[in-house]
Amino acid sequence: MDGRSAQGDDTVAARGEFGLIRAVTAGRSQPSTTLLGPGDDAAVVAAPDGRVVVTTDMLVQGVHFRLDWSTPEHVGRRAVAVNLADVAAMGAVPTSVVVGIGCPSDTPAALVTELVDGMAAEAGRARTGVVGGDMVRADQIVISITALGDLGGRPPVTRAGARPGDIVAVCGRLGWAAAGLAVLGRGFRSPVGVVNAQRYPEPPYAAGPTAALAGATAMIDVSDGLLADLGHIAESSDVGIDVQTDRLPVPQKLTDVGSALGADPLHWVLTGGEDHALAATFPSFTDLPEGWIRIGSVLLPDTGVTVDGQAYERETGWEHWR
Ligand SMILES: Nc1ncnc2c1ncn2[C@@H]1O[C@H](COP(=O)(O)OP(=O)(O)OP(=O)(O)O)[C@@H](O)[C@H]1O
Ligand SMILES: Cc1ncc(C[n+]2csc(CCOP(=O)(O)O)c2C)c(N)n1
Ligand SMILES: [Mg+2]
Ligand SMILES: [Mg+2]
Ligand SMILES: [Mg+2]
Repeated sequence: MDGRSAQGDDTVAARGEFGLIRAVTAGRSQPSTTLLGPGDDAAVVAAPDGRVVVTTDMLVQGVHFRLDWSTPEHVGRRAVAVNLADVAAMGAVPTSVVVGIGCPSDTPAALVTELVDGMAAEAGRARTGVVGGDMVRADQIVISITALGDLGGRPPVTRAGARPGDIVAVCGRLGWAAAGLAVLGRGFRSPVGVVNAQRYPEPPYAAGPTAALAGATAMIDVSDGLLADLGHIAESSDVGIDVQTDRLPVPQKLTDVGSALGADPLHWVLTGGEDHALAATFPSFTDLPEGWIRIGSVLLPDTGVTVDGQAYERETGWEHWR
């Protein structure tokens, strides 16, 4: 196993599938919307306003995480966080999480229980919990999570509602995980601020519903990179978007790491994914909610996404298979 040797014979194979399920489900609390939790063919959860937001995202060992960079708890935490960020980006609050886990036979059972501890802890941070899942054998660790959410009676905030004249704003960190990836990729383990940001994001979950209440016209979580993800809003809404770099804070920490590694910190802020900040558009008269900062403007269609009025010449974000 990458970064981890089996402690004695306590592998997932020794526990067996059902022993492992007992181990990861025993004594876990359930979200208040759970009518029937783990243990049957499916969970039953309440859908308070009659509509359900549902989203799914996977993490694959070697592609999204390495166990010599992150602990199993970090990985579990991150796997849930990336999903809850998508729920928040619709303007919803999460109501439940379902977790699929694949791993090799010689995986220490403790690795799986720590992974699920991280998942449950992150779900708990967002006042929800794990209501079910699945565990299978795989050649490497694969995680597939589904999260459900509740809109609280509001319409969903889609990617398609931005209008020319709106303002563009973000809430949450940008560029930190990308800086951490550069640090880890060069074999370093500090500074811990950016390294931990790569290990697990801290998305501003509550800012999603707050933005919806404030009248956000479109919203997305920044998973692949600010410019790439604003590009999804621009395309879905048929608008242009300009980002003004004089409004985009480049934290001193990123400047320091950039200097040490010979990298441009603004590039991390503009194109780094995995921090799962929320980016949204609002009518121009909006008093932005606390924590949101204006970073640009929505323009007429056909300009795409520009930075200070110019096309961005480098990659705008992460793409699998590129
Ligand atoms: N295999 C698929 N079948 C149907 N829809 C899909 C499939 N893969 C992705 N999608 C849909 O495409 C849209 C964009 O997916 P994407 O994964 O890029 O969004 P995201 O989760 O916000 O981004 P990220 O994966 O970077 O976090 C989503 O609505 C998603 O449900
Ligand atoms: C070991 C390792 N190598 C590379 C990366 C970088 N990385 C992987 S996925 C992704 C974007 C979001 O993916 P998705 O679209 O699947 O949500 C990024 C920036 C990493 N985190 N770990
Ligand atoms: Mg996705
Ligand atoms: Mg998303
Ligand atoms: Mg996502």
